[in-house]
Amino acid sequence: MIHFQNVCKRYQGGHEALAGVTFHLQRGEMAFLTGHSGAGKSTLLKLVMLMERPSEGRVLVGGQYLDRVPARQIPYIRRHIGVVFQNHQLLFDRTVFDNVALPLEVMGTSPREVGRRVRAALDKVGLLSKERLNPVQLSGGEQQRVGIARAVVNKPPVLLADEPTGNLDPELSSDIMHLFEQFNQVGVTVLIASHDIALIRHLGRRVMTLANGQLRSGDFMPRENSLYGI
Ligand SMILES: Nc1ncnc2c1ncn2[C@@H]1O[C@H](COP(=O)(O)OP(=O)(O)OP(=O)(O)O)[C@@H](O)[C@H]1O
Repeated sequence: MIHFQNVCKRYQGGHEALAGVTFHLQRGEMAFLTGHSGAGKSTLLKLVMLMERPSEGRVLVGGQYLDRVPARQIPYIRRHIGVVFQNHQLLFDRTVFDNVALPLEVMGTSPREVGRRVRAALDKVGLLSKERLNPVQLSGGEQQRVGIARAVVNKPPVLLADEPTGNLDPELSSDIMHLFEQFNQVGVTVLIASHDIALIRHLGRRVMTLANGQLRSGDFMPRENSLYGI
């Protein structure tokens, strides 16, 4: 579903954020991306969502080479990729409902369908009763759930998250990861960048580690019954 072929990314000024990165995330897989601050995690995710382009190498998402996507088609490609950010980027002058409805409104979905889909997404994240509130009236964990509902409201086959639990305590972090697992269980391909090694180990999924822009060999599953070894 997500295929990186020898990808390098140099930013203006020459800094090499990614160097020779190759991996394949299968359709329906859930994996974590970890590594030190500045290792290149956000850069890798930005290449998947076409916020950046590789300097070398190729990125393939859902069978499509992204270098073949012209700029005008980027919004259509992005509809297939839900994104969750650490600071959730909610609009604080709109209700929870309106925040989650945004991606559908951009697509011109009918109001009736918007209502149906937004409520289904809020139900999945346990916030159906709070649709009329403003995000400022919610806790940090609830705000992050609104961000997740917005990311999944148009049922994307791929869900990316950049430090989605960065501001949350361990119990809330675990709840949020559990939500991602639930989306994965219904077939969504999930890739999560996170520093939270303890939580990642507990979840027992594939872990890819970046160090200075390079993917360390020995991509591993942390559980004892791992196919990958450690
Ligand atoms: N737009 C940019 N222009 C120049 N350099 C950048 C840009 N974005 C990121 N970098 C640099 O690329 C490197 C990788 O950054 P990136 O944000 O991908 O790392 P990260 O692993 O996500 O870090 P963190 O965990 O701190 O968020 C860093 O050295 C960063 O300073």
